[in-house]
Amino acid sequence: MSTLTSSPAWQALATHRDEMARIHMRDLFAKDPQRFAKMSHEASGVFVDYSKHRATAETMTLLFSLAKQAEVESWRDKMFAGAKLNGTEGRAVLHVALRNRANRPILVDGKDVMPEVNGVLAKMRDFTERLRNGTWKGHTGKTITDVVNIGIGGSDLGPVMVTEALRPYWKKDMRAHFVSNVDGTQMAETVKHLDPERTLFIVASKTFTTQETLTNAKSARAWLLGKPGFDDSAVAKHFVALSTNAKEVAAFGIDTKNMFEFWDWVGGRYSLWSAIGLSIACVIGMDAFEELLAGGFAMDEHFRTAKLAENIPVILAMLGIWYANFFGAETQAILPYDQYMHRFPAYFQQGDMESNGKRVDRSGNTITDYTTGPILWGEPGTNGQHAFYQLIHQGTRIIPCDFIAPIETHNPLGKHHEILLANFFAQPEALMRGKTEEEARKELEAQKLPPERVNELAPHKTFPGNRPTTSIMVQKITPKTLGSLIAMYEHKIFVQGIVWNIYSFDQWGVELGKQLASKILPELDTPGEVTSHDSSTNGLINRYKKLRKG
Ligand SMILES: O=P(O)(O)OC[C@H]1O[C@H](O)[C@H](O)[C@@H](O)[C@@H]1O
Repeated sequence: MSTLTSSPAWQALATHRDEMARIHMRDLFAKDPQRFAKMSHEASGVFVDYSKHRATAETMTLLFSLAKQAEVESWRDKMFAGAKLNGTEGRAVLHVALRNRANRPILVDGKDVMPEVNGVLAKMRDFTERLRNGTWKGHTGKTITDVVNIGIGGSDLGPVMVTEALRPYWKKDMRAHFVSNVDGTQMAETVKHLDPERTLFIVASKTFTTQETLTNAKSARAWLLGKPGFDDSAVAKHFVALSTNAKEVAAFGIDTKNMFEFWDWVGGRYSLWSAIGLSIACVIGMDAFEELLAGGFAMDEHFRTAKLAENIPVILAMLGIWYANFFGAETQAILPYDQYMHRFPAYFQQGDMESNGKRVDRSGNTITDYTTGPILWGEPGTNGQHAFYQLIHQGTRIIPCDFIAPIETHNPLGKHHEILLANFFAQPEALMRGKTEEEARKELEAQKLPPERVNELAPHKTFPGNRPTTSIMVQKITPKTLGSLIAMYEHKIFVQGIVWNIYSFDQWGVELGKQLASKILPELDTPGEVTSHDSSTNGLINRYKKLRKG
């Protein structure tokens, strides 16, 4: 048994779980009319209702004891103080410094990082203002109307998600595009409709060594220079870089004065707040970008100062642990009831799964008796209802779901928003209440069906209910509320990683595939059959070599 699972707090939860497994949420609601009031909190514009969970006050107390036992508060304080919590890479974890709007000094190796953070923000402001007011011109003197962010993983998903979520804030005549996949289709389809004279490429890569990004950046440069009258001198007007690696940026041929810096203490999947957010700032402007930072900062302040029992990221984290580790839940769904938020679940797939998809603890032991990071997934709400909600309602698995909705829409259109919100309210209610066999039977009888048909159909029309959901509401999806929502989930991931005793800020699991791909690439060009792999890999490569054209 691991130290974690044999610990008093864990054991207490395991015992309590048996009791809770017999309790239905319907009864918890029936017993306590104050349940909603007691089990909901608001922080920095984010309202969270966690009353539709298989949890009582005792459950929460036990979960908070586990958080205390894991010393979540002191780890949190260490993160904010710039300690090197990323043990395997020997780095601090300081995305909070990027949105530290109070400018409190944060020291890494004895040096305050805030002057540099503010310096890059000022440089981003200067650049985006010139781009947006037309002072920054392309090689032929035309203004820029389209920015193409070339990056992958953390250098893509955050900017994609935020620019999509904040589309109502885009400047007219300024558009953002994203190319991440090394599949040439994405680049080809993106540039097809663009005018090189009015296009700016933003090459975003923390390391500036990522194969996909460099391949795409080279193709973008070739596309640009393919325009008559364009030569190497055009690159300076049409390419900028976002990176921690000035040497590689220069080696690529981008002048480092066109480079926006960030630092090794910013994890890729936590980097949208840094220079990696430049494409966001290009379309929404630097004021709105700073509002996003302010939203993140407000949630940071809540997370940093609220006591555990009122701390929203902590509550969400501990409820996640409750289901993952005590009820065998394998996945967690995020279901935004807002079309602009359609990439939010995809963004947190990297955020959560790359952070907490670990099987070795901080002491190097293989974890064998508890699960870590959940499989995270989701789609915008009502689309999901007509696709996969069946399994959430009646499948054999337990899938905790986060429902997210704005009170106000950016696009008031007839009754659309009310219909959307009626669904947002109904689904968690249905998942909580369910429908008993008796209720199903009554409905069938009311339809005057013959008794054998009623007997046959009733089990299929029964909903067990008791399925956990969190309902999250904001006034409107604005830069500020979006910033708060993102930071809320970031801190949830942090808390879970601490309790699971894993390193949440490295990602060694992505390396092996990369290594093997770089070994295979030259083999594709060598004549003759490949024999150096297992029979399956050899067979697939050889089939490709035999059947490819040209
Ligand atoms: O920003 P880059 O250095 O190009 O890295 C891009 C991405 O690739 C890596 O493989 C990691 O899995 C990600 O965490 C990272 O965000």
